[in-house]
Amino acid sequence: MVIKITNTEEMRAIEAAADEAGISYQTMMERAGQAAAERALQLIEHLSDPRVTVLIGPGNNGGDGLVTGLLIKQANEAADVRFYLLTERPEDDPYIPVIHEVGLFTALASDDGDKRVLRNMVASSDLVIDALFGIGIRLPLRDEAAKVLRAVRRGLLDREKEHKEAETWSINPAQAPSEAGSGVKILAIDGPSGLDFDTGQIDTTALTADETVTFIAAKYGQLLFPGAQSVGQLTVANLGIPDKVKELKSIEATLLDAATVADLLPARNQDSNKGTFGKAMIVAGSVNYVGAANLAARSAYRSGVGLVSVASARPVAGMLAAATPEATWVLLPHDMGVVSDGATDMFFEEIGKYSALLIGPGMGQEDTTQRFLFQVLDHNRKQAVPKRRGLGFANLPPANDTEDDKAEASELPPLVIDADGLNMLSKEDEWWKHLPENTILTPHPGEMARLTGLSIEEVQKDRFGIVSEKAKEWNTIILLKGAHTLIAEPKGRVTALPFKNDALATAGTGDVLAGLIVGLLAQGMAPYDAACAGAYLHAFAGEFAAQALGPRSVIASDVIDALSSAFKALTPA
Ligand SMILES: NC(=O)C1=CN([C@@H]2O[C@H](COP(=O)(O)OP(=O)(O)OC[C@H]3O[C@@H](n4cnc5c(N)ncnc54)[C@H](OP(=O)(O)O)[C@@H]3O)[C@@H](O)[C@H]2O)[C@@H](O)CC1
Ligand SMILES: Nc1ncnc2c1ncn2[C@@H]1O[C@H](COP(=O)(O)OP(=O)(O)O)[C@@H](O)[C@H]1O
Ligand SMILES: [K+]
Repeated sequence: MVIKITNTEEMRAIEAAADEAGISYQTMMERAGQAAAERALQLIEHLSDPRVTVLIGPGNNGGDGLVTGLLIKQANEAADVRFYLLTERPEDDPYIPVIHEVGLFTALASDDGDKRVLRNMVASSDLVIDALFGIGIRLPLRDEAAKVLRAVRRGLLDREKEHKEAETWSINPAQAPSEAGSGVKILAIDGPSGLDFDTGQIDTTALTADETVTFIAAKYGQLLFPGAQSVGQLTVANLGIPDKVKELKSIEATLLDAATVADLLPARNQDSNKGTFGKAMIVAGSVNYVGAANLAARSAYRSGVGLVSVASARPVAGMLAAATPEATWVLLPHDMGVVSDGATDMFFEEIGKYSALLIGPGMGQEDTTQRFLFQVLDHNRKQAVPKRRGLGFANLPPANDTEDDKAEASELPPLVIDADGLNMLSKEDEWWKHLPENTILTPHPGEMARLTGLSIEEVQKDRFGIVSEKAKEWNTIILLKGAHTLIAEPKGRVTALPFKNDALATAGTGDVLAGLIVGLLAQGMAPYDAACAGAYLHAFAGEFAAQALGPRSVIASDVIDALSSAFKALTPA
């Protein structure tokens, strides 16, 4: 299943087309309620008599909530399901009579002036389902809606306080008996009410959901901050909308999923040797930033590439060689530990043997390094250079290579530019004119700000718009890092990652990402696919590392160590 990302206008058009194709609005609502109920039942399955409060709004989001509540009760007779209505439902609502028939408790906000009933309902709940507003909202929230959400927050605080008072002290908080099963969960239908589904802006009274179940497609606002912070874990239920609905099919923005990444990864041939899986060259490191090259090289190796070489100033290689025994080295001429003029010639003697190239991590931004970068980018690719051997620690004969003098054909292999490489680009006017086709740039928001001349806030506010526009303007692949990393290419495709994980917000994880991408590129993946798969596996590894170590303590090396778990989970033996 390919998961699309839409704005609300596109979603309305898809709904109408699905209705036209024979899936009525009511059918969609019932399937939406079914999907939300499935998640809700999982959230309460450990409780013997769970109490569930469903907040119901006036529109279809409220309708989804009514179906959800009814289905929870149907599936779990022991559940105490009660509804809190912001306003009277429309006269023709088909679900209200059923709720009365089944005898479930309902309260109406206008009968609950001080919202004490609501506060008590929430304070005694194990699960609160937020079905007040979905994509039909127009901010700001009106008074009564804001009052209801504030009362819910007070109810949640009451619950927390009661729990704290009941607490038992223990030297290990995880062992305190009252900790187990204490928290009330919040499940948002389509998103926390108060979220702007197009921009990610969110009303200050909105609840912070543990989980959101959304329908047919993800919405931009669920992936943009600050709103994304309150969305929690996102599930997308496609509601059986057929692929032929062209309003859905034509959407170019997608949310990447594990199955898609697994399909992208190159197959592994058993009858192989290290030459089979490509060779990655990493130009990285300088005396002040030694570790970057190491992280990138180790990460590249974990991607399954046959060989990784690091080209770096000689003293850097000297410091790192023992830490990455698998890497081979190309020792570039240097001045005080920074590559010097002359490095370019040596680079071109070597590069013909490699199937992918990464330039940038930890290189510094000295003038000579900048010259080196642009000479590499501007190299006359037809120019032959005389062959010379004996560089580096390993005088590497290309494994199983029948044409071992590829140095003659010194065309650049597929290229990734990261970190200082990007910073050096941004110092030059119209730098994008120097890039070979299909180059992958991997800026974080700060580097993107430098490349675009915008502020970081401007970049973050319109991540999708800016990354798509610049990929076209610069005719290159851009991977914009951060929570919900985006990858865009000139032809209009844009892919978002589902991950937001503060465990990755630690120095060096960017080098790990760049190494992983160049490793995949070297194995022959198409550049856009390598960027997407690399970003996914990197963030997925971050999830494994966070699970094992807790997000606070994860460091970049842990992400490298967790890469094998990520690969194994995607492609089980
Ligand atoms: N997309 C899909 O495929 C599917 C969509 N489905 C579901 O439909 C949902 C969209 O439903 P929807 O269009 O009825 O809008 P909804 O979010 O319920 O809100 C509208 C109500 O809110 C009110 N209201 C608005 N702003 C307000 C404010 N600031 N403060 C206070 N009130 C405000 C507004 O009042 P009005 O402005 O009309 O006076 C109106 O009454 C969608 O999110 C999903 O859950 C599924 O059933 C199936 C598949
Ligand atoms: N909160 C977050 N959620 C998901 N991914 C994150 C988050 N913070 C950082 N990352 C990821 O971690 C990496 C950080 O890279 P970068 O900022 O270049 O760090 P460094 O230069 O120190 O290596 C990127 O892949 C980025 O997408
Ligand atoms: K909602």
